[in-house]
Amino acid sequence: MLAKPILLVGAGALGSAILKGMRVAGHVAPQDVIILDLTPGEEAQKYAGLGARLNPGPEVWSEAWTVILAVKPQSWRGAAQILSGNLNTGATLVSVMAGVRTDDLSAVFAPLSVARVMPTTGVATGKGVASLFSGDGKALQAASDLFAPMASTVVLDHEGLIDAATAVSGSGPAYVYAFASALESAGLATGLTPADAKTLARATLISAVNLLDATGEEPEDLIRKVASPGGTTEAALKVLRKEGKGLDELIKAAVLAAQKRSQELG
Ligand SMILES: NC(=O)C1=CN([C@@H]2O[C@H](COP(=O)(O)OP(=O)(O)OC[C@H]3O[C@@H](n4cnc5c(N)ncnc54)[C@H](OP(=O)(O)O)[C@@H]3O)[C@@H](O)[C@H]2O)C=CC1
Ligand SMILES: O=C(O)[C@@H]1CCC=N1
Repeated sequence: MLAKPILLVGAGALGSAILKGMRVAGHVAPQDVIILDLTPGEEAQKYAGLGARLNPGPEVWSEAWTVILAVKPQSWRGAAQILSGNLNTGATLVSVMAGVRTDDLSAVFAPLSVARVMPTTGVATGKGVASLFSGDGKALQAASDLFAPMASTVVLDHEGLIDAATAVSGSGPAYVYAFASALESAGLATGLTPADAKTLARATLISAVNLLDATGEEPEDLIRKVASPGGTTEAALKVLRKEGKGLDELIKAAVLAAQKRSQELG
């Protein structure tokens, strides 16, 4: 059972996605949410209109049994200073920040139990992805109760793997959007109108992903079903999968760069 109320600290891009996801999944009522944000955006305001408490005084923060820390890794110590001494000592802290280690969080927030989660912004639709880690069973359960209704969850065996999950999954949606943007630009180069290039690039991406999901087939098998021998797809794949210089190498280099950055952020 998810312990409520929930205190969300930081309602930016990800915090807002989490708010939307809780609204879509319906497992947390707005009345059970307390939001702290320096410049609350549209979703935080909407939540306030639905009954959430927005930027109340410190006397309210200690009501929360689950605290989500969703500020930038660079600003968490400042946020912690403001929060410290005003939280319920029996609460669970769920950090969604890249890079910031459990030991550092515990050193500041003890005796709160700590879990780390690496979600995607896709939680906003109730269909995100979230990688979970905690050495504390109660905190891991809290993180799972919070995210499982709005994400496919993976429990990681050790904390170091959060950097890997961040590189593959947390940052991953941006790689997909970069591909969508590149396909649209390439469509313009073929002579399509901007409107048609946009529609065809997006709809093709979405329908291909739907098929991957619906069939459960391996990507390589699906590629074989598109690429006729001696056909157009094969011509494109020769460029896309050029030995030593193709998409596989590029994606691997990108993911390793993200993993390294995640390791540095702590
Ligand atoms: N965006 C993503 O896809 C993902 C992000 N993450 C992690 O989530 C965290 C947030 O990222 P993101 O949402 O993109 O960043 P944003 O900058 O969009 O959101 C952070 C929010 O926190 C607010 N904030 C800063 N300090 C405080 C404070 N002391 N008290 C209350 N609110 C505060 C900021 O306000 P202001 O703007 O006024 O400073 C801002 O609205 C990061 O740690 C990131 O690593 C993890 C997975 C995915
Ligand atoms: O770019 C970032 O640092 C954050 C973490 C994963 C996605 N966004």
